[in-house]
Amino acid sequence: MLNIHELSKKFGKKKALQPTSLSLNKGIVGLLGPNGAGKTTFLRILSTYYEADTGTIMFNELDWSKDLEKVRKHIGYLPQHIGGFPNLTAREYLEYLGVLRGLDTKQLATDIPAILREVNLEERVDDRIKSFSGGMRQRLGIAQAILHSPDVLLVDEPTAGLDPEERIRFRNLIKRLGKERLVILSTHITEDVAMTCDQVLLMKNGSIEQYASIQEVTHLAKGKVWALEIDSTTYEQVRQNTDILITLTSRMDDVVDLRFIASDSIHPQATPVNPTLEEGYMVWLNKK
Ligand SMILES: Nc1ncnc2c1ncn2[C@@H]1O[C@H](COP(=O)(O)OP(=O)(O)OP(=O)(O)O)[C@@H](O)[C@H]1O
Repeated sequence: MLNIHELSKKFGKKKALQPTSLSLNKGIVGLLGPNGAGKTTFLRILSTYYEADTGTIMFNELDWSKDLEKVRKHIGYLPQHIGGFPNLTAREYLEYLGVLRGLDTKQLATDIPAILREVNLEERVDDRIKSFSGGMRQRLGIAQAILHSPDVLLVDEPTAGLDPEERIRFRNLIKRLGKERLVILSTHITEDVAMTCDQVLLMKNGSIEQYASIQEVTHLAKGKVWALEIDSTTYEQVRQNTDILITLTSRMDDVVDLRFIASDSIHPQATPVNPTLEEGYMVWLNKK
């Protein structure tokens, strides 16, 4: 169990992480927030890359302020942008990082092919990284993050820039990895969370709120989401209404289907519909 108590960090006057306390168990936790919310800062503190200004982090008996070297053995981290080494092969890259982390070289020789199999790169083991697609690089990034079998895996914005097929493949990989450990998946894409996560941390302006399930976030928009079919002239009028937030439109000839968030129906033909995670998140983001 990961226990975080009153953790905070500032950059100058900017409070990148407001005092945060939470407990997380095994499973996949989505860390969902807009750009600049503080997600990377939070993950970097957990990864030991940054030191927090205040607060404590404990994983079972391990204490971030006392046992840094031991903590690092239990943490795997895939940063938002992983560095170069385009001329190394997948195997050489993992060998190199494994040696740097003090792993046993004989053990690495058996573990590396198994890990590359786990991330579906077994056929590319001796190919140079420069020949890899974006999705393959991200999967190799996961391979390096799990090289030392960590109990906690931190993954920062992994699906940005991936094509739809790679995105699905990546999500499936994360789902598998989350069966045995705690995975914290930072993203601003609600679909990543909807498809993979058990729990959700919503983050904005450095503050984190913990939700025990996707349904809890979805519930935030209950009774506030409406569907409406109108002609395009009426749509142009509805679009000007600043009391509503349009979440989806589709247009066929002169007919516009839309979904919107509003505290009441605003149009006699609007019907209430069940919200999505995205709509729950939108309601939360727009909360004063
Ligand atoms: N090293 C730093 N020095 C100064 N300010 C920083 C530093 N790192 C982050 N910040 C600021 O802290 C805030 C949170 O940034 P952070 O990168 O953690 O957010 P994020 O949610 O990960 O955003 P993104 O999705 O754009 O990466 C931002 O206002 C950012 O400008």
